[in-house]
Amino acid sequence: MTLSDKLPLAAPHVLDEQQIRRAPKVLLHDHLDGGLRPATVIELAEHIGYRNLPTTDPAALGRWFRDAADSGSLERYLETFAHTCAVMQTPEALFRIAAECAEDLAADGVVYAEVRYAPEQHLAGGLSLDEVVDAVNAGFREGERRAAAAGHRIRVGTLLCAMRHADRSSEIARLAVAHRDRGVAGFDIAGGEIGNPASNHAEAFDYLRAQGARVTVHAGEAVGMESIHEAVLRCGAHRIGHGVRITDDLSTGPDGRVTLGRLASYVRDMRIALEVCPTSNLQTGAAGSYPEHPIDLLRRLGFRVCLNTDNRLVSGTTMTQEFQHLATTFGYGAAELEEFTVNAVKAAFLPFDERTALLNEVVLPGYARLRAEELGRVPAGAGSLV
Ligand SMILES: O=c1[nH]cnc2c1ncn2[C@H]1C[C@H](O)[C@@H](CO)O1
Ligand SMILES: [Zn+2]
Repeated sequence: MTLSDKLPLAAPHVLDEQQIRRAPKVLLHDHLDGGLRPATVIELAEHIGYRNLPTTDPAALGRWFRDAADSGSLERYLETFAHTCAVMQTPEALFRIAAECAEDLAADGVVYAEVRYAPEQHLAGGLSLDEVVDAVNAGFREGERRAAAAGHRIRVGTLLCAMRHADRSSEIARLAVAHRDRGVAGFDIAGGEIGNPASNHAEAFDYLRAQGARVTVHAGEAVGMESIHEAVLRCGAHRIGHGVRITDDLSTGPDGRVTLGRLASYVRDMRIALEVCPTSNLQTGAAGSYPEHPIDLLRRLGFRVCLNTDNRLVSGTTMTQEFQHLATTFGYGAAELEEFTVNAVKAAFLPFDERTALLNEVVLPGYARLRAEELGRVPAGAGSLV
């Protein structure tokens, strides 16, 4: 027994913002075109003569995105992306935005991220789909280098999105497979869920399955169980973007016991990760408030839940802030932040040996230290958590 084991344990204290920021976090659901720096949007708009921005003051623009997206409707939320996509049409702009994304995530303590975007939305300046992917990947490599020079370790992979309302999913699926060992970790389908079933893109999903590609699907955000059912059982999704409407398949008995229906059981049994994005869900109406958000229920029921930002600019958030909201609402501490992070590592579209190394070399040591800090055994900030 060591001396410290004999000391009475201090009551755990609430983690402060710095401690949460320093903890190694893993982010699987973040849109490149939803996370630009407001000042970058303004500079790039100026450069190309795009005159439709609602304001050219960076702080006001950041507020504008968050407020405009705070509509209770996914469709209205998605309208705000017209401004970001407008300034993402050249290799230079894509490179810069990806590099800044990696720097910003690293400064927020993210050690591994999968950042997604829809290549088909970046062709208006004459780029090919391959050129879009190459520019974004080069930007991420540069961002990783800059982050390392600033003392932050981060690795970023990408997910290529097809859009539900469009008809290029088979092309995007082929693009994702063609680039899979060169910076692309997998495929996603995004966009308005109502009236645009993922099964319209069956050919793309069949191809991805035949190629053994990794797939996530935005589902269970604006539409309920049928959308999740289709994503998992028709499209072969390994993860679900949002997925919070899986609660439609839960029932609570008079004694308070929660019973899982067949779909919810399948999702939990097969360890299909739910990429939960609480603030975005409040904006699009997928959840009413932080206390009413199902993330805590799903976590306690044993679903593989991870915590995400969705769109840092549009939702006015960061990984640190997402966790702070949950800490305030549900009393979460280091144990829950670690749980979400371990779940994210397990669900990451990385080879098994790389997931194991990320877990053992970065994540677990970081949280061992954070838990010690929480118990008051180690002064906050002593040594680096990342
Ligand atoms: O939460 C979302 N649900 C569905 N689609 C979304 C969400 N957030 C962003 N998108 C869309 C808008 C972007 O232009 C696109 C690709 O990143 O993905
Ligand atoms: Zn999303």
